[in-house]
Amino acid sequence: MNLSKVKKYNWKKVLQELHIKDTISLTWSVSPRLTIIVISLLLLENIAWLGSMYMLKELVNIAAGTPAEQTENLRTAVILTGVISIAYACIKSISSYYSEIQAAKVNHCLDQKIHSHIVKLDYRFYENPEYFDVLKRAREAGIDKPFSVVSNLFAILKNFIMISSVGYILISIDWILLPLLALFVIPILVGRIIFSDRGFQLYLKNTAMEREAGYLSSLLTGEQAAKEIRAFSLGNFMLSKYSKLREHLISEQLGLSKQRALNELLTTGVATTAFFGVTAYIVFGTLSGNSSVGDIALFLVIFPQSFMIMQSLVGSISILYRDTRYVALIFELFKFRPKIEKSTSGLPMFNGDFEIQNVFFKYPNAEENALENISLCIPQGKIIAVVGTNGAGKTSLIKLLCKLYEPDNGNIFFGGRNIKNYNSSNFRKQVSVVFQDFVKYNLTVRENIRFGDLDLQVSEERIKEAARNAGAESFIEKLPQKYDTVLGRIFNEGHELSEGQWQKIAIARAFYGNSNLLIFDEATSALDAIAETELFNNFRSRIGRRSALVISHRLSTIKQADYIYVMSDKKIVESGTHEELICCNGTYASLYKKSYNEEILTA
Ligand SMILES: Nc1ncnc2c1ncn2[C@@H]1O[C@H](COP(=O)(O)OP(=O)(O)OP(=O)(O)O)[C@@H](O)[C@H]1O
Repeated sequence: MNLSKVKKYNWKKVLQELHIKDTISLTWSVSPRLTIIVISLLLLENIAWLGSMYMLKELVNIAAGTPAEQTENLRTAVILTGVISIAYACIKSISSYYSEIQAAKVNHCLDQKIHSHIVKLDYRFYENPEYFDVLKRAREAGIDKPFSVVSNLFAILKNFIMISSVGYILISIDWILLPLLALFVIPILVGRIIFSDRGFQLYLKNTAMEREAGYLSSLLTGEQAAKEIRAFSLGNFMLSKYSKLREHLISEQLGLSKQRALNELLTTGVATTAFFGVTAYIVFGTLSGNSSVGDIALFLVIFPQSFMIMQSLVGSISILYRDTRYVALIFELFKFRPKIEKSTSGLPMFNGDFEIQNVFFKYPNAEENALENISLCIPQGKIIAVVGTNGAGKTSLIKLLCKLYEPDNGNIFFGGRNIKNYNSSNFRKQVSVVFQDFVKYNLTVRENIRFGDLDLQVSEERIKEAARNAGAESFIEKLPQKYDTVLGRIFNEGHELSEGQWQKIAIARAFYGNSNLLIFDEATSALDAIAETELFNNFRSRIGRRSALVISHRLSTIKQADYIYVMSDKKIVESGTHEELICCNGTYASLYKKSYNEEILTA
């Protein structure tokens, strides 16, 4: 086996895994000009620092000289030392200012990349707990680690230049000094890298637990669960669960911190003792020799400074090592790729039937099918209803119709063409859906409705028409800023709506677009009986040329559908018009009777 080849390969692999090259090219791509400025300033800073060191030596030599020499040169030397020192301080400040700008830009760029990557990912990733772990780590690392990697790269560069610059002075005093200094700090570096590694492994191990604690914290502090937590007095239970997790996480963290502190104490203690030993040895040796006072002063300044630079170099290298590992977690997220679309062709705006043929579907991490052998047709312009018991598979069917998932077997056609062959985002414009758990955007009414299709030219009339069709116009007109009213309670000027009003806004959103199919998944569950009847009474004229798929447990709204499919236990068990299904006296008839009796009782 060729050993040099193995070594070469490993080195490359380590560099690849640390993503240093990626981070450097990212830094460069954000602003090449800024990168050049930052590097130039670092070089200038070093030159000024070296100049000030040299002038210090000259000053001490002049001060130790004869009075005649002193008067001649002292003034010039003091002025020069002052100018160089001021220049050094100024350059240092400017340099750190530009480094900060660059780091902020790199962070912003990476943050944008993370967010734009996430929104492109397929919905199926949200089935995967590993994805949530990677996402959490990437988002946490994205906050400051790229900044840290970049600034540490510069710090290493700076310290390296500094140590190379003063190295020759040390070597001129005694060649052994430089390797000795390196020897002192190597255990510190090794210790820090070992503990960086342990910290990183602990972080990876505890991500899922941190997420769980984060989830409990959001339940305890967030708005969504606030009502129930109080109504069921769940606060103490949740708090104790949360505290146990946090205590466990903190105790592991503190255990590691203790070991790390002991290690630091030992390695820096040994290094500092050795450093002082060498300093004493050299000073006594030099004093007995012929060195100038300037040389001794220079040694006394340079040697401790070199030790500090070495320590700082070691610190930067270990932080760089640690942070590149965290940055690698961001690149880990980028490995989750959206599914490559077979066809990227746009979708012509034409009318067509939706047809589902023998579809089977199982969720990515599920053991059982959610849908089995489903065949169903939604002809253009017709209202189709799907009814069934809880867990029958109705919402899963909708997810397939929205192309959020693909069937494992069977096909879905729109306008005679398999929807697999349509570009997903273009295809989704053909479908407007009101989910059971629709989103309440804490934004203006106008934005809430426009989200139905942001590509459409903004038209006040269109927004109002959608609101009218959803039965939302009358209450919107009474809001303080009408369509410009911010909804929800999150923001100061926000105006909270009732559940039914929110649902009407979600329905308006679905009406707003130019889609061919409207899907209502329990979309009217919060509407009062009058509002629901009003919506469905002239539903056909409201949907216009479009088709509609309505899922509802209130069968009185379903009976107006042109055709009804009944689902039970993942399958379609009956289909027909309301009258046909009632005549069959099967599942639908019994569901209808129960629903009818309940509606009479609750009316
Ligand atoms: N994300 C998921 N991962 C795994 N299984 C799921 C997921 N969502 C739903 N299921 C399962 O798929 C089956 C069908 O669920 P679905 O939500 O489609 O039912 P539904 O008919 O809409 O029920 P409901 O009337 O209660 O809304 C259920 O057994 C459910 O447990």
